[in-house]
This record gives sequence, C-alpha cells and structure tokens, in this order.
Amino acid sequence: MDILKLLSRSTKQTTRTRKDAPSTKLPSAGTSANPQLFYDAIPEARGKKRKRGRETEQVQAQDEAESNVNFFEEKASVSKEKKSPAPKLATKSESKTDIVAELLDEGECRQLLRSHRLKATLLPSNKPAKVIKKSKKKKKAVESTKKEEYKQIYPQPLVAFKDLRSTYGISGRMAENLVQQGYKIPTEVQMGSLPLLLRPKIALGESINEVEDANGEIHVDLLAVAPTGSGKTLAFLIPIVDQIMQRRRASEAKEHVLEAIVVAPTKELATQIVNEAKKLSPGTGVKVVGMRKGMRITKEDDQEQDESSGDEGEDEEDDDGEDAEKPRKRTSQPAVKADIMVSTPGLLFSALSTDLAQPASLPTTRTLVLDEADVLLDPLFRDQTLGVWNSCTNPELRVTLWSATMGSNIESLASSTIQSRRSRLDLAPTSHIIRLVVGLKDSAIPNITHRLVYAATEPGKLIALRQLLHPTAKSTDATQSLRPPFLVFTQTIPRAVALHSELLYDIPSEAGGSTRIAVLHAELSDTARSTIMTRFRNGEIWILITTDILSRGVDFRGINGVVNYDVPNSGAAYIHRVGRTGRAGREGGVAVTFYTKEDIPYVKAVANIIAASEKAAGKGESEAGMKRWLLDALPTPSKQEKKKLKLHGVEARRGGLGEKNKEGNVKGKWKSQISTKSGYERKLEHNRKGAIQGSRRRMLEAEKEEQNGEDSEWGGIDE
Ligand SMILES: Nc1ncnc2c1ncn2[C@@H]1O[C@H](COP(=O)(O)OP(=O)(O)OP(=O)(O)O)[C@@H](O)[C@H]1O
Repeated sequence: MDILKLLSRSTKQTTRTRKDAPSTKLPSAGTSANPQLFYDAIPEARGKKRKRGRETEQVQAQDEAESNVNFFEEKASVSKEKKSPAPKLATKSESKTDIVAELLDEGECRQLLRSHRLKATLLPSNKPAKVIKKSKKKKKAVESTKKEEYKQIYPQPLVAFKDLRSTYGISGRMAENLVQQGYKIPTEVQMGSLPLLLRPKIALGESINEVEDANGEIHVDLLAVAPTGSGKTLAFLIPIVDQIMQRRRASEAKEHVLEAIVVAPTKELATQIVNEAKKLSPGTGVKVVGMRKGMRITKEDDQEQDESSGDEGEDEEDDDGEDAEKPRKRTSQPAVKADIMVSTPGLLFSALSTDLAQPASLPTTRTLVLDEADVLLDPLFRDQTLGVWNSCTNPELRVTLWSATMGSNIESLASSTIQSRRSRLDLAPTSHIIRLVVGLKDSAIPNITHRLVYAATEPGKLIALRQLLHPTAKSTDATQSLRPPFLVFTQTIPRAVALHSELLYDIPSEAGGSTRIAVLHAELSDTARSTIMTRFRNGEIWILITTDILSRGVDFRGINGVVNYDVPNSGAAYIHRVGRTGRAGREGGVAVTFYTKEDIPYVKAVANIIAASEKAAGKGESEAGMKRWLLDALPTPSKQEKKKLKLHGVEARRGGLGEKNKEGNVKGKWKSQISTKSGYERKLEHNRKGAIQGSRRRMLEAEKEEQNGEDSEWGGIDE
C-alpha cells in the first residue's frame, strides 16, 4: 500500500451533537441559543413520573437566549435586546438562613449529571497518590487499592442561574450582574462546579463523610477538566467574588485584602480574565487587578511603605547595614490594593521573590486558581507556579485547577502538592479533592468540523491556505472555504512572521488590504500585542497569524475557524488550538490542519483526537469523517518521539527555517521555507542568480586584468 497515495485522500468530517443546527451557520453569526455541548435525553424512570419543571426552565431560558447577532458582538447587547426580567433580588438584610434550598434527590442528580456527561470523583485526599508499579504481580493489587480510594459522587448540579441566588445564596448584586451579561443557561462545567465551590455542604449532601472545620464548613479543592470554550472562567470567578463578599459581610471590613489569585500562562489570557472579573463585579465592591511589572503585592512591603508614608515614589533609606546592601526596588511604590490578582506565574513569582532570600508569603489568600493548570504545572512553568502556591500560607486556602486537558501526572502532582502543603503547615485534613470531568477527558469539542489535509510539501500548504481564502468553486459548505475571521497557527515565531509577509497582499485593497492581516507573537512589545488583540476582537483584523501563545484560553467569541498551518506539537495542543472556535456551543466552526511528508510520523495523535471527538458526538462508522483506513495507515510515534516533538516541534521547521547542520548552515532550508515557489522553481532561480553573479564576477575580473595590462604598459611611461 502506497502510504502517500492513501494520505493524499484528505479527510473531511462534521461532528455535531445537535442535528437540528443548520450547517451554514457560522460562529460569527452570533451567540448560540444553548451554550451546553451535551444534553442527552433522560430516559423516563419506570413507574415514576419525572419532574419536568426544571427542564422546562432550561428550555424557556434557551428560547429567551435565541437571537441573531454579528461577529464579536458583546454579550451585554444580547441581553439588551431580549432582556428577561431580573430575578427577584433579596435585600441586604436577607441572611444565608433565609434562603430556601431547592434540591434534587440523588436519583435526579445522577440522571441530570449523566445526561450532561458530568462525572465527579472524590480523590484520595489524605494519603499520597499511589504510583502503579510496573511489576505484573503487584499491579493488580495496587490497582484494586486505587479503585477503592477513588469514589464517584453525585453532587447537586446547578440547573439554572437563578438557583445561584435562591439555593446557593450569592449576592443579589452579583445575580443582577450575571443577568446583565446575558447568562441564562449554565454550561456543564458551571452546572457541576458552582454548587461544589459555593456551598459544598449543600452540594455534597450525603455523598461523602463530611469532615467539617471549626465553622462547620467543608472544603473542596477542585480539578476541573472541561471542553474549550465551555465557560470555565465564569465557573471559577463567581465563587471568588461570592467568597470576598461573604467575608466582607461577616467582618464588616471594607478594605481590599488580597483574597484570591488567578494564575494564567499568558498575558493575553490574564488580561481577558481581569476583564471578565470586572464585568462580574460592578457594585460588589470587589477590586480586581492584573499584575504588571514592578507592582508590589505583599503586606510586608505595604507596612514598609506605610512607615514611610508621604514618600511615595521615593526610594526608602534603610539604616540596617545588611538590608541596605539589598536593592529595595519594590518599595518605590505602594503595594497594590486588590481583592483579586490575576497574573502570569513568572511575573507573580518574581514579585514575591525580588530582593528576598525566600519568596514572601501571602497569608490572606484563600483561593488560588490555576487556569490552564496542565501547562502551568508543566516543567516550563512548574517552579514558578509551585512557588506561588507554596507562598499561600492561609490554612483555609482552596485550590482549583482548570483546563480542557489534564494528564494523570498533573493530577498526581496537584494532589500531592495539596497534601504536602497541608502536612507542612500541620493542618487538619478538612479538605476533599474532587475531580470533575465534562464529556470525554482530553478531547476536542464536538460542535466543530475537523479537516486533516495532506499538503505534501511546504509550498503545498501555502497553496492550500490560499484556496481556503479564495475558494474557486461556488459553495455554501463551510468545509470548502474559511470565512474570516480566523486564526492561523505556526510552529515558530520566524515562520509566523514569514507567513505574514507572504500573505500580506492576499486581501484586496477594496476590502482593507494588508490591514486585515496581522501577526502576533511573544517577541512583540506588550502594547503591540494588546493593540492587535483589540483590533482582532473589533473585527478590524480578519486573519491573525500566531504561535501557540494564543492557543490556550483566549476567547474570541465569533471566530469562524482555526488553521493549523503547522501540525501542533501534541494532542493537547491540537485540542486547545481548535478550541478557539466553536466557543460557548456555537456551531459551524472549522478546524483545518495541514500536514506534509515530514509530519506523517506525528499526525496520528491529531487523527485520534478527531476520531474520538466524532465518536463522542455520536457519529457511527458510516458517518465517520475520520476514516478507519487513515487511522490504520498512520504510524504510531514512540513515546520518545512524542516527547521530542512536544519539546521541539517538527525537526524540519525548528528555528523557523530549517535544521542547522554541524557547520551552522541551514540544512534543508528550502524544504521548510514558507513560499509558494516549488523547490524546482527555486533551484532554477538560484541557478539564474548564480549565473548572473558569475558573469558579473567574470566581467569585473576581465576589467581588472585589462587595467593591470594597461598599468603594465604605463609602467614604462613612468620613467
Ligand atoms: N452560561 C453561559 N452562557 C452563555 N455563554 C457563556 C456561558 N458561560 C460562559 N459563556 C461564554 O463562553 C465563552 C467561553 O468561555 P471561557 O473563555 O470561560 O471558556 P473556557 O472554558 O475557559 O475555554 P478555554 O478552555 O478555551 O480556556 C465566553 O465568551 C463566555 O462569555
């Protein structure tokens, strides 16, 4: 079997959980009526009438949410058009005990959780996670111990946002803000996590043997794995704002105390989280700040600053000889007053460690959120993230970890860090670690179309991308073309830059020309990055070429597609990149992945993810877009190859333009260069240039010789 022939038959598939959705609908057309990805029918219980009231509520909310808006439209304007009456808000005097909890029985909880493909598991919290040994004999015994320690539980799910107020007691003000933002139906991850984080005691009921703290509360640390674009940000922000308001109410204190820290891997994501938190907190008195270079955050510094009050902006003088030797940069400005701080791990950790022998502690921080936790705990960011985590010394610290992908190694690391921190601080084991998984763990969203396209060579990819931009055949099928706005991912910064210059003039000037296309990468200044982000969000930029810097967390609501110009470095990278489209249940997003001959050894991970996503969406063998023959034909990379790929990307594209040989020359440069010209054309051009240069050189040499000859004649005249 000729593998190249087989591979050149590109695959095309459409996966959708909702059959009623029209295929031509695009994400840029507006919000989805229902942000949920999974809602399997609940079977009628035999001999028992089902309570339908709660489901009807969801359907009503869905009807209200139906609207047609344009790409990148703000959610607030949706709510303006079809604003439903605000929920009856409680007065300030209402206490937690006035709230009448409306709870489901265990059977109903099970059914609802299953129908939304939500699985909650109680992890072993007091013993270190067991490592499964490779020895065959021991394996069975260890595995059975493991099973005993992991317990599936059925906590109360959140059926409608209004229950946040009526059952889980969030403030009236925050409930109003949620209505203002147009949130009506909770997504699966919000259904599963909000009750657990807001009122664990109510949510868990009889599910676990409660270990209460002195205040009669129980604590939950959460590991949430939910699809991209499924609303994880809101799921971790609501409990934070609620917690801060509760504390304020209880202590009647008005000052801002750094109560919550959210860590995210990129500046773009951190800024986005700050904006989301700001939308949630008007009128609540909660202050959210995005960490910037040079900001001071610790109390110790604050005190130093208070002592020198009035000297703001001036360097402090220190009498202590020892201390005087240390640079005291952080004291040049006051510690920032905030309730919630959002930061990248590096920025926060260096703010905690600057000029100190060991990182400063954060005793007031009660919630630590790791967004995109798997990448934050990856070796790249691990030390900084754990450094921040270990600085949080409050005994009541609750840690929540969120991502669309989370390997078992990350889960073990998170559990052991929670446990070791507890034993280090000598804390009583009052906390439960719960893992919440939505849908199939580590899979791509089912509501988008995946295309895996064999482009054979580098120039082939450029031609294929241009075909997506300017389809020749008239077609309304979204899989034949790609309507802007869309994102294009490359493996390296030089490749992103090169692709940008290649495509710069592909958009006609009548449509905005080169202003419609931009490149964003880590080597640009912060200002340039944020300007590009704003212009893309506003719809001024249509095609944004980037690296994996934008692959995680960033929410462009109405983008129609993602192009993996270069194959992603891992299955997880594919899931996150393609998850930039199809956000909040939007239909019609397209994910196109080009691969060349060099990529064949690595493309199986992507093919498997597409197949799994399709299966989860309920596609049978006959409807399958990812064909069996392709899966069988693709080679399976070894563990070592996978590791190498994850760390360095495809070898041929390393360093941007090709692999360097021992002499430092770029080997196979042309093979991986981004250009429409074929290798043959480039060779001809090279030969032509060489011939021209050669003839110039020869002419110069001839002239020189002639001159020398003339000189020699002249030599005679000199006498
Ligand atoms: N209940 C909801 N109803 C409608 N839209 C929602 C709801 N919850 C969140 N959204 C919207 O869904 C979009 C995606 O949310 P968010 O960015 O939090 O996703 P995420 O799960 O963090 O994705 P990723 O894994 O890519 O980081 C946002 O535009 C958000 O406003």
